[in-house]
Amino acid sequence: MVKVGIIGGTGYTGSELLRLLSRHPRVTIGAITSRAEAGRNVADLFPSLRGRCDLTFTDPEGEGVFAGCDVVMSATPNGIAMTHAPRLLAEGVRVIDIAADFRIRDIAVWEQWYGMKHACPGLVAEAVYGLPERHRAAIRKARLVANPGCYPTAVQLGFLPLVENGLVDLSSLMASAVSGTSGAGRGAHVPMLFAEAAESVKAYAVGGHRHQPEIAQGLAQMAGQPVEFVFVPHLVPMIRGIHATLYARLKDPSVDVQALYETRYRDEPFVDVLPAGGHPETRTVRGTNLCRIAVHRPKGTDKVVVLSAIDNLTKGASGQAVQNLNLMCGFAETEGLDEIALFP
Ligand SMILES: NC(=O)C1=CN([C@@H]2O[C@H](COP(=O)(O)OP(=O)(O)OC[C@H]3O[C@@H](n4cnc5c(N)ncnc54)[C@H](OP(=O)(O)O)[C@@H]3O)[C@@H](O)[C@H]2O)C=CC1
Ligand SMILES: CC(=O)N[C@@H](CCC(=O)OP(=O)(O)O)C(=O)O
Repeated sequence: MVKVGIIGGTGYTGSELLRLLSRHPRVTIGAITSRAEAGRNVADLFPSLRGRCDLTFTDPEGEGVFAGCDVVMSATPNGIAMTHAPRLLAEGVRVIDIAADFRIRDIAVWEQWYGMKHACPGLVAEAVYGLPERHRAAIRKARLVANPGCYPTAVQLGFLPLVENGLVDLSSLMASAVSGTSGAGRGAHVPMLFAEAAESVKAYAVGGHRHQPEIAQGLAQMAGQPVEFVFVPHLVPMIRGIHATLYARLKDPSVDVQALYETRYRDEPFVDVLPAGGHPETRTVRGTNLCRIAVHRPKGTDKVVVLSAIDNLTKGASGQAVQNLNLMCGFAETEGLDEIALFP
């Protein structure tokens, strides 16, 4: 058994980690933190875990909180994991950060987008970007994993086969994506109130979202050269889910994109390429670690359109973090992640 500590157990990604790890056959949860709820029983706060999780929240700054833990997963706002990671790594504990502290290689770019000074820039180069479909071998050996953002997971998996194989014009990459409100976390924000978000759809951060540099970095690495990438996120009135629509110009419009995607993802346990003409729906991935993808060729154009759907809290955050944990610990990659989405 591997003992896992969680920093930030009362948020949406922390509670999703609890849901997944409470039924993971190879994991025990050694500690779960919350400053606001320290001392309170987990199942009192999350009744869905009654009978499945007998833990009490502890303060993250308490003495020996993570004693005996092999891995600590940080499900905290941006800028917190970087204050814990150096000490944990020095104690021999491996770290998975669900926030963005270690995702962007260029420290100046990170500091510009996240509006703070990086506390341990020296560790960023060591961190492995936790997208298993690209970096599986490195994740297995990593001490520090930077779990990808939610939109970056949906968009990068959608573009990956085209960009890795040099099949698209790298100045033509665009993505428009919609997210449910759980993407904004569990804190109280007026735009996420039911009366504000229900019965309405809006774009936001059109001039620049902090996931743009993360996605551009990943696509450039796949391509081996810089890319021009436009990203427009939208908020839609649902709780979980991201649906991304991606656009690119094909260098050779005769390429069989359906066969390309089926071949690239044939052995990937968490990427499902739908039959030609398919339309992935967020409800078919809800609560699962799956990314469902469909590829389309709009008639009379040289463009390709890719549709990519994930659950932002599962493949977009905590499920992918558990997938990375499985790789780091030498477990089957799918261990504890075999959920089927609820229907209807
Ligand atoms: N929601 C999503 O869909 C996704 C979120 N992410 C990222 O995951 C991270 C967590 O997101 P989410 O769960 O939505 O956030 P929430 O706001 O819902 O939860 C944040 C958690 O962090 C704890 N926390 C806050 N400040 C500190 C601190 N200074 N020290 C220790 N713990 C702290 C909080 O508990 P307390 O204050 O009681 O200590 C709480 O448990 C964020 O960085 C987010 O960007 C990534 C992908 C998807
Ligand atoms: C709907 C919504 O507000 N979504 C969030 C996504 C945040 C997230 O998950 O991203 P990081 O882990 O990179 O912070 C947003 O656009 O800021």
